[in-house]
Parts: sequence; C-alpha cells; structure tokens
Amino acid sequence: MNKREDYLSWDEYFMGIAVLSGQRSKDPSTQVGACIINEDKKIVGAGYNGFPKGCSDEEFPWGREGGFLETKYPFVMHAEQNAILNSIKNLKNCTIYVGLFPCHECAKSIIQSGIKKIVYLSDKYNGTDSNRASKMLLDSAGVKYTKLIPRKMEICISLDENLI
Ligand SMILES: Nc1ccn([C@H]2C[C@H](O)[C@@H](COP(=O)(O)O)O2)c(=O)n1
Ligand SMILES: [Zn+2]
Repeated sequence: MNKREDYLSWDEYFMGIAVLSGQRSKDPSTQVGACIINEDKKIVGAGYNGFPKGCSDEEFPWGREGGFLETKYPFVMHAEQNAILNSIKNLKNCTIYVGLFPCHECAKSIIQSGIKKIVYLSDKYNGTDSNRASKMLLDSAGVKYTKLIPRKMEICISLDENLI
C-alpha cells in the first residue's frame, strides 16, 4: 500500500493548530490563535485571545465601540501574548504561527522572547498605525514574517469515533 499523499504540510499542521486554538476565543468579532514551535518543530506553546485569568467574560465588555473602558481593547490578552506566556521559558529561534498579523504590542513581546520568525494568515489591519509600528519593530530586530498561502483552504476535523 502506498503512503497517503494528502497529508498536512508542516505549515498547514502548525497553522491548523493555531486556528483551532483560536476557536477557544470568546471574542465575537475576531478569534485569533497562535502556536509556537522550536527549531526541532516541537510545539512549545499555544494561546488565543481572551481576558486574563480570573477576569470574568460576563463582567468585561466584548464591544468594539464606545468609550475606551466600554470596549474589550484595554482588557483582552492577545493570542501571541498568551502563547508566549503559556510556553517554555526559552523561545530563542522559535517560530510563531498566528492567524492575524501581530500588533505593535505583540511585536515587542515576540522580539523580546527571542522568536525569530512569524507565519501569519491574515493581515487585515495592514496600514494601520499599530501594524506599521509592528513592521518597523520587526524589521529593525530582524524578525522575519511570511504570509502562509495554504494549499487547501479547509482542514476538516471530525470528532466522530467511528471515523478513526
Ligand atoms: N495579532 C492580534 C491582533 C488582535 N488580537 C485580538 C485582540 C482582540 O480580541 C481581537 C481584535 O478585535 P477586532 O478589533 O478585530 O474586533 O483580536 C490578537 O489576539 N492578536
Ligand atoms: Zn497584539
């Protein structure tokens, strides 16, 4: 029997895990997931956007509009921040797979953590001040970033025991 040919590439596998992690997010507008791997292609951390531990989803707002304190923005932890904090200590030369291009705050954390490469899917905030600052910081620190162009747009996961 020949080997399967439609298996996931490494990039699809790690981005798949990032996107699946994003499905844990309770943000009604944008769900972001991130997965960090080391130089041996071992997963060393994962995370998604959400409020900090102990800060109730019922108490804090998920809105995007209104006064600053009426929105999610001052309260939500970004997927990249959570993935870094959830990971092993030393992230030197690691790669982060993330659904959305990192904002300027996450770019700073990525640089400081030692991560050297970012693979992302969407850059929907391209051109905003945060996005431009992020790229200035990453370029200056020599952190490479690449948009993943997947071979397949969907990875289907079934939890049906009969299909294993
Ligand atoms: N690289 C990023 C960018 C954003 N996030 C989070 C922060 C918010 O929960 C959401 C963005 O909300 P929007 O303004 O699109 O309604 O995504 C992140 O985790 N990582
Ligand atoms: Zn961010």
